Amino acid sequence: MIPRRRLPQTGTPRGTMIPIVTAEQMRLLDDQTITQAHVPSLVLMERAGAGVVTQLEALYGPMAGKSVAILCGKGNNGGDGFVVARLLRRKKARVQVLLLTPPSELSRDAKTMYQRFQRTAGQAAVTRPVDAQGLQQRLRTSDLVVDAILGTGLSTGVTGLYRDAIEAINTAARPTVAVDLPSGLHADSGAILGAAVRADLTVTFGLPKVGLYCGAGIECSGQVRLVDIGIPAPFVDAIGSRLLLLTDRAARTALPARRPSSHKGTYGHVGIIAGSVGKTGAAAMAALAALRIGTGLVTAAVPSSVNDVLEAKLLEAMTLPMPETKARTFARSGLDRLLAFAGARDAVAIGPGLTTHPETVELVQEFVKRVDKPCVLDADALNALAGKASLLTECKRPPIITPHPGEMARLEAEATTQSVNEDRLGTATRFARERGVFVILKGARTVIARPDGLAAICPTGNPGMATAGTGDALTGMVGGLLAQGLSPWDAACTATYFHGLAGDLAAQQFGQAGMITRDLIRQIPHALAPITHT
Ligand SMILES: NC(=O)C1=CN([C@@H]2O[C@H](COP(=O)(O)OP(=O)(O)OC[C@H]3O[C@@H](n4cnc5c(N)ncnc54)[C@H](O)[C@@H]3O)[C@@H](O)[C@H]2O)[C@@H](O)CC1
Ligand SMILES: [K+]
Repeated sequence: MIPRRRLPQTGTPRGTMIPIVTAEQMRLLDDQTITQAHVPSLVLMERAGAGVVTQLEALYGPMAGKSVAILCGKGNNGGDGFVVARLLRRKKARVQVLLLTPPSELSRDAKTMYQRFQRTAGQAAVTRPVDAQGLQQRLRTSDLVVDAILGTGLSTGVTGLYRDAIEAINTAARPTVAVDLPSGLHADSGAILGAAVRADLTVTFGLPKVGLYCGAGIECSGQVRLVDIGIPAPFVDAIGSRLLLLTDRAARTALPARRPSSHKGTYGHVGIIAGSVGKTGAAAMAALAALRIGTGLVTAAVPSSVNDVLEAKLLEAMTLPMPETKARTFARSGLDRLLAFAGARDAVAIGPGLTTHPETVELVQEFVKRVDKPCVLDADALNALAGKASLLTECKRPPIITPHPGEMARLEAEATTQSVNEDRLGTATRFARERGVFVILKGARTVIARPDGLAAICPTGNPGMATAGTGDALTGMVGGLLAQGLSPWDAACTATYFHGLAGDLAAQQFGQAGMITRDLIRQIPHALAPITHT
């Protein structure tokens, strides 16, 4: 369980999210803990190493009899590695330390931990590999590889034996656990400096580092687990990080309570504006997902000739036929009726399956300016604003937009999908600030940004969700939570978290390739159930 951190109250679930920090911020926190809270640095290192062992056992089971190769560099990251080595040996693992530097060059604390390990394990438990071949031989026969080569101290491109070691780890492709950070990954940018370890698990200390969630960090970090090494909360508060990690606790805290005396009206009525001929599924999935996140009433407004199809697809949700074009998409003439429809609902979700028919585009552009309800804009509603992001600043209330990188790029004339993906955090945060909207930038490690520049990263979700319709489900969930009275920030964060968790449960059940959006929607209730998911 990730420890709760005290943060300044902001009237949002921010109090239960975890600040994500840079290497510099983490160093400051470590220093303050050592010098002001009087926790010796060796105690911090011991806690870090013990945390790695706990996480190893949680993921890979008992360590007794397992052959574990631990690669140690010269800094404190290597020091953590020696602690892991000592503690694993105590658990009867067969431990081999591969020391990549002469012992005389170890940092002060790393040297102390090295000596402690050697005293108990003996000289033979430490090998000084000299070339890539020797390294590879060792790694091939290991059950587990622990990467304690470089952590937050990485400053330049990795070369020589360090690089050989990183490449050998990746070639061996054994279950690999990174200590604090995958070696070679820059803690702040997520850039690979020369070469970087591709880990299955990263056990990070104190607070999560930015680089684990952006750039190559998304591919290199694997599962990320956080170990509490006892950094006092007031020091964390003072850092004032503008980037947070969503947590299970924050998401659950934001969900509306179900009161005994409540009725369906208590849980809001969301209007979903979606669908066209050939795309009725988008409307149906958004409606179903809105119901599954607890919304009391859901009505889907759809082009009139597809209304019967939606009636057949949906049982619990209502439908409302709207004027349509010859192409069976929403017609411009339906604007007043759509505005009245929105006015009678608690929140509106618009976009899935609308098409980019010129009349429908015109309708959306007008609707977005005039609607005066909490609103989420997705898919073709965003495509209707392609290159016209300035229209968003004319909205009566700051909307939530849920672009994937392609849609994000289309909103801003000079952006491309590639440029968005290269700087997901920066893109989402800048756009939210400049246009005064809430952004859910979808993709691996979804980013949620708000108009004041605060951003959060979602830890749930998996590549199985790269399948048709998952975006429609997210839109329905966001709309449903808005209708239940959540603020845009809470609705965006909470929907994204449970959408990812439901996707993770669906992947557990059906596998990443085989899962489809309906499986995800069916898992929403299980994701919401108050049990601990790992
Ligand atoms: N007291 C603390 O500050 C704590 C630190 N901890 C660990 O300490 C790590 C940070 O330790 P350090 O600051 O010693 O840094 P690292 O252990 O990450 O490595 C730094 C050393 O590697 C060298 N180096 C940098 N880039 C290199 C490159 N490309 N090739 C070869 N050598 C390179 C540096 O000159 C330095 O000597 C954290 O990531 C964490 O694992 C933990 O033990 C928890 C407590
Ligand atoms: K490492």
